[in-house]
Amino acid sequence: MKKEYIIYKLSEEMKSCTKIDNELFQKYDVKRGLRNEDGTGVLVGLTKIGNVVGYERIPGGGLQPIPGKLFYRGYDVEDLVHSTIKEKRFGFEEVAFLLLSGRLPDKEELAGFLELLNDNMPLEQKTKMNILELEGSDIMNILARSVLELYTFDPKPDDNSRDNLMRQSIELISKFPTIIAYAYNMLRHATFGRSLHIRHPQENLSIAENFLFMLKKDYTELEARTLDLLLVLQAEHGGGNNSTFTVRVTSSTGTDTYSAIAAGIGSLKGPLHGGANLQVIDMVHHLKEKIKDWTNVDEIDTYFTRMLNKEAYDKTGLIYGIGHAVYTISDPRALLLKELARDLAKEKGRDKEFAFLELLEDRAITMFAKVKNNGKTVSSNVDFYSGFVYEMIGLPQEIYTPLFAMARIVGWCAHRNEELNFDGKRIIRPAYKNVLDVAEYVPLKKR
Ligand SMILES: CC(=O)SCCNC(=O)CCNC(=O)[C@H](O)C(C)(C)COP(=O)(O)OP(=O)(O)OC[C@H]1O[C@@H](n2cnc3c(N)ncnc32)[C@H](O)[C@@H]1OP(=O)(O)O
Ligand SMILES: O=C([O-])CC(=O)C(=O)O
Repeated sequence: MKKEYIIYKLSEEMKSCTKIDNELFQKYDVKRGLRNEDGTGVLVGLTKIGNVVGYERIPGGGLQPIPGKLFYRGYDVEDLVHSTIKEKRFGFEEVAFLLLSGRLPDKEELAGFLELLNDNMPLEQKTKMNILELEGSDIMNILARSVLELYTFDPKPDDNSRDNLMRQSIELISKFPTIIAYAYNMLRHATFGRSLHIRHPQENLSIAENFLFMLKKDYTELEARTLDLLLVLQAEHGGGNNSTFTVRVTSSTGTDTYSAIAAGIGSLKGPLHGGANLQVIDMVHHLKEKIKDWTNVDEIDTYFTRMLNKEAYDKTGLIYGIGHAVYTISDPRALLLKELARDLAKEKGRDKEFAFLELLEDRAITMFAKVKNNGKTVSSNVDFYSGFVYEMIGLPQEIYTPLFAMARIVGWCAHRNEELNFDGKRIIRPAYKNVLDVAEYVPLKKR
């Protein structure tokens, strides 16, 4: 049999063997997507790291949508962001210290921590050379492969003692920017025929500055501060987001740090999670072409209706950058990013595009309510404005999702460390109900 035919035949069988009647989920009270009947997440753990708030429970039953709130170790992220802006300093390193240790550093501790991060930014010569040799154009994939390779050069890769976990966390937070910058520069060289620059990280620079230096050498103060804020906003999102939960699930087996983090990277890459920042950019480029008049509400509404009905764009029925598993009225990160996007757009003369995006956001929410009519309150999420902000500070699309990973590595490490260190820890092992009858085995010669 021809290879293609075998694949075709097996794929035809897959159609029937993956089919599971929807009624069975209700019959066996299955929490699809680990969600309760009302859409809230099934409670599977306790954490002291992050708190994502999007609704209140009404006494006697039901949910009350409320404006979203996000807390890192008990501190409101809005306060962290606004104080960083007010004090005109970089905030990501402080947030990393906070998330890893549970408390805010004093001046001296922060300076020492910055130095430690800086010291760990360079890569082993071998890792560096391997990044240059890795084929492929997807930097999330290259990042995952490079993380797995770090295992090889770690003298104690499988040691899950507390000190070793903290050492590995700091090394990963430091090395992600270097890996991503080098991987992009190699991609630029191999795919776009540009000169290859591998710059060593510099001392006394923040992670955002060092990343921009390694990526493109010259950068403005505004670009570095904007990137820093994005890193702060994406550093952590509780234990239930898919990539962090993936890290916690894999960590609960006692596996090594690199395996758990590579799994998290794989999860974040998905278009419904961190990969949505790329989908939004692609969708907006599509809409810029399809919508003749960027101010015409009827034209936008008609197009969104077609998208929600799976008739237009990628025909998935989704509007990317909208909706969230927890947030209802608003995602606080999206609100902060929108402020940032508005200011940047003014400065860069891109107000018309910002106005279009703002109108798309408004109409997407309105049309979602009209077309889906499912009583669900949705808002824009962190991915709606992040791509536009990256674009305005001159960052290439290939690194949008890797930049999310560069921030979220902090949350992943904090959660892995918590998962491996709380007293009541247990391997995560839920159940699947089998819904297929027993079959009698037929020997090969009788089939
Ligand atoms: C960093 C992040 O991960 S933020 C999220 C980034 N992802 C995106 O922006 C992708 C678009 N959004 C989505 O796909 C979803 O809103 C998710 C994955 C974020 C959350 O999914 P869920 O929690 O399952 O959403 P929810 O329970 O609100 O879904 C209810 C219904 O609304 C639909 N829905 C939710 N969001 C959207 C959307 N953006 N466009 C169209 N339909 C949507 C769901 O498909 C579901 O419909 P169904 O009952 O007909 O299947
Ligand atoms: O919480 C979620 O499901 C997704 C999300 O916004 C994140 O991980 O930042």
